[in-house]
Amino acid sequence: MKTFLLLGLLGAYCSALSTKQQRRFPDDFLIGTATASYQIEGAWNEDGKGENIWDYITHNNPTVIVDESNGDIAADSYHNVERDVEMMRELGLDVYRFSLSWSRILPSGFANEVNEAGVDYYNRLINEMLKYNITPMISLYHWDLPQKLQELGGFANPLIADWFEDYARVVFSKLGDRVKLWITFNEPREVCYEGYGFTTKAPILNATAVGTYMCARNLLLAHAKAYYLYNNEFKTKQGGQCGITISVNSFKPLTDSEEDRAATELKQQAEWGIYAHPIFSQEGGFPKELVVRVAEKSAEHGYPRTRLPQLSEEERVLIRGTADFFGVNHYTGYLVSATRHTPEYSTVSLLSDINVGTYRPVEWLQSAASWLTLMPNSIYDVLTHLKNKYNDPIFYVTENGWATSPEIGLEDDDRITYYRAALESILDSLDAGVRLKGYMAWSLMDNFEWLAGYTERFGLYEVDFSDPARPRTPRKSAFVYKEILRSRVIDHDYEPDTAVMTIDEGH
Ligand SMILES: C[C@H]1O[C@@H](Oc2ccc([N+](=O)[O-])cc2)[C@H](O)[C@@H](O)[C@H]1O
Repeated sequence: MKTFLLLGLLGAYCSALSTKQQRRFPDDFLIGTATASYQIEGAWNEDGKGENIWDYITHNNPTVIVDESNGDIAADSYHNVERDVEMMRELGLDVYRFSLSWSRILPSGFANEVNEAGVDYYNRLINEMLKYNITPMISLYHWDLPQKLQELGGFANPLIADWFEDYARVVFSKLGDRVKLWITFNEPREVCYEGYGFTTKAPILNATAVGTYMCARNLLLAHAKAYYLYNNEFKTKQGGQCGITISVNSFKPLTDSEEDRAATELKQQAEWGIYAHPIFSQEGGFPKELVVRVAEKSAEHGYPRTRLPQLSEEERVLIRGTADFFGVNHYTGYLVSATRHTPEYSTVSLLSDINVGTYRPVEWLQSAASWLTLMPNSIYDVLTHLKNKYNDPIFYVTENGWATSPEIGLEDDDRITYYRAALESILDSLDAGVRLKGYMAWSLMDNFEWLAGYTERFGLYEVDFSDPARPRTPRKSAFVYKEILRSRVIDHDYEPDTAVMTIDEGH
């Protein structure tokens, strides 16, 4: 009797497993890859392009980059339009997300002078993609602010909202006839906290106590202006959609205690709620607990007013609801504790304001980037959490990926493990009713990984940065990703023949 029961259970388990293996991505679900201008384009001063904040930092302060490298040439995508699109065709991509270099289009940042050669590069890329039915998704801003605008304060200057609107108008007018998926900003947290409150992204202001919050307010207003511009002047004619991409890590309480749960909520508010809540919640505005906490901490440190600038009633209403979709960049997650944290912070910052600890169990697979581990089913956690919190918006996962060291070369088995797990989690999210329309792997090819330079590789294609031609070679993960795109299922037993990469019929 016992044996029968066991066999029955085993049978049910196997059939559940095989059903799971056969789950398909819907035909209209867009699967693709993502890149960003400064990380791949190179041609930093060619054809009229202006200087941006990464050009400035890497040229004037090279030691902040681990290998003292820069994006002057990067993957040289500016000179490789056809090869880049050929790789998209080899993989069979539905969608390719890339960003525009603001200073390639408007060299000074201001819209009085348009650099047509820069616009032409993007025209050539878009037209080549469309020839092969690859949908472009464009981020207007992925961290490379024109240096001239930085010299005027960048995102600390409230006028950034007007400058960004002017830039967006040029872009929508020039490219909007063919591009239907727009993202205003990539990852406000990394722009504002890392760039204005810390030292890990340009412009490295380290204006810890107040910079992050000033930037957050101005960036949200810039986003809202660009959204209304598209809605009011372009949407009817061009028929596209405009959203924003926020980096959302999964945060789970370390224990079931009330304190750890409260710490987790506060950590979420500080990391991504500060950007998501004003746009996606019904009430709008900054998250309430965070507002209270920053006010308390400001008073504690002798500031006569809170360091989180208030949104006026008019601004709260203006920003609320300004996204047709929620772009989620998701890579990893943490366990959060209220008590087990670094006891003293040397400066006042967003981190000391919230004062919580984060942990990762050693069992989680570690990548070549210290911040990136594989937290099981974290995409599902994040998407279902956001769905419930923000009234079921439409989502795209606009980035998700894995770092290997350069020495790994083409045999990137951990990347395959990561992508298979992530894509199972995506299918779980679709099964749970998340209105998720697409998924983009970071990245199509190796590129300049900000302060890590070329020491961390994220590409499905390896780029040889020692060769002036920057040849691209598919990694094993590229073959696996191609098979998932072709079959629309995840076969965990699939072993690719990596001898030759071909372009399949239809691409
Ligand atoms: C590797 C890519 O990283 C993206 O940025 C972040 C930022 C923060 C996290 N995080 O887990 O906290 C993950 C990824 C970035 O958008 C892209 O350009 C790449 O560098």
